[in-house]
Amino acid sequence: MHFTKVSKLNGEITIPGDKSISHRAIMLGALSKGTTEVSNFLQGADCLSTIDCFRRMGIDINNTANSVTIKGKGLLGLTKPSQILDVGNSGTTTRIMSGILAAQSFETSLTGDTSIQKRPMGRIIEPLSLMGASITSINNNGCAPLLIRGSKLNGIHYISKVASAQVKSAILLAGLFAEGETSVSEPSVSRNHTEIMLKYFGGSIKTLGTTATVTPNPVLTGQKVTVPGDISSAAYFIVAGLIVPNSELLIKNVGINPTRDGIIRVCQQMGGDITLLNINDKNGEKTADILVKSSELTGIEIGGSIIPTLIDELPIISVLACFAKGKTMIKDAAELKVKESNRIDVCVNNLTAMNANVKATDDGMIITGGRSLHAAVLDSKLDHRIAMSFAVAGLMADGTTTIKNSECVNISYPTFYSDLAKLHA
Ligand SMILES: O=C(O)C1=C[C@@H](OP(=O)(O)O)[C@@H](O)[C@H](O)C1
Ligand SMILES: C=C(OP(=O)(O)O)C(=O)O
Repeated sequence: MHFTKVSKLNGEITIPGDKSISHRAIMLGALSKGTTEVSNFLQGADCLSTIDCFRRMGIDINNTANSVTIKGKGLLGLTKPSQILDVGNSGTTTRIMSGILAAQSFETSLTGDTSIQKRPMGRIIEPLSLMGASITSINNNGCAPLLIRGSKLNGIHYISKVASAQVKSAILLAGLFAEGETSVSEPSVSRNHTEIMLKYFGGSIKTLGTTATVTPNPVLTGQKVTVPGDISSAAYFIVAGLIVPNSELLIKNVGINPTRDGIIRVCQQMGGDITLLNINDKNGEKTADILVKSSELTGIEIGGSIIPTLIDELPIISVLACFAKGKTMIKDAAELKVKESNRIDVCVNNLTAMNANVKATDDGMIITGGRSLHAAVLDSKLDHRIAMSFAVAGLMADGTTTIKNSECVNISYPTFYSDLAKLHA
């Protein structure tokens, strides 16, 4: 794909459904009794991988354009898949589903694409093994493919070294099947969609500070779920609206759960003109329309407990920082190295190729704003967040920016390029 400088962005956009919430709706729908109807489900490749895995375990899932119906079979209703489960590019599917598989009375193997086969799974293998499951990394490297031998689990109190909703959710979902309560404490609070949705489906779960505790053996009942727009997808438009001069964008129906809203807080702290309108609630998840206007920005330090609330937005925040006065320091974000790509290295290399002043650190980046960006030929490294972040950078660079392997936006936002183009038509 090619991108050139634009003079302004204007208009309204409705963001597709949240990826994290869409995954969880399939999983909890499958484990519930009765029918779950999901509207505004994200039709991205990652969520389609989750659907495919649960269909292979005997769950009837009907996916029409904007609504997904899941005929749940209750906590003990899954059946052994006849083949290895393919999670595609989805870390969320791999880790959270492993928590469910760890408790089944059958053995499962799962694998995914080359990126998934490099992502660390020790972080779920360790706690699920402590609960009594047997999980083997088939190539003995701590990554997928995984062989999961389910068994009777015991509840644990686990202190996680990383603030990761995937780790937390894997353990909590395994805890549904365990003997006794299961709790997870994390260094700071990660996204809490599993906790919110589990409660909505009838589960018993409590949160106290950074610890979530689940009671086993609930009767979960199918529900109607309306998925809010994904704030991680909205982030590209929030940033584009702030940095492209003369812009005004209304980004509609976005999930603003406080465990996900770090991008809004950071943009406002940098001086961004952002207004939340029409604040609402969708099955326990807060939503709003976001009005963004071009703004003069100042660099800030971003670190500590805000990091898990904007982890997937750090690539686009690195682009934003190029247009802020002074220095922006991103720290405590070493997790970026183990996403679909090493997002610290890829952002620093791409921004440097565009003439930005940026330096990688062990756990983040330091970006000094003020230099104008030049077009470059960039590779997404098959990472959707990188492709979308540098498409936005391309709107502010002199010349024509080319993004190779740009089709990977399909993972989380299949209509991204056409939605972006509408705003500068
Ligand atoms: O639970 C989830 O839905 C997700 C959690 C985050 O990963 P970690 O749990 O590894 O931080 C995030 O990066 C990912 O895109 C989705
Ligand atoms: C890291 C991401 O997803 P996952 O871990 O599910 O692959 C992402 O969407 O940026």
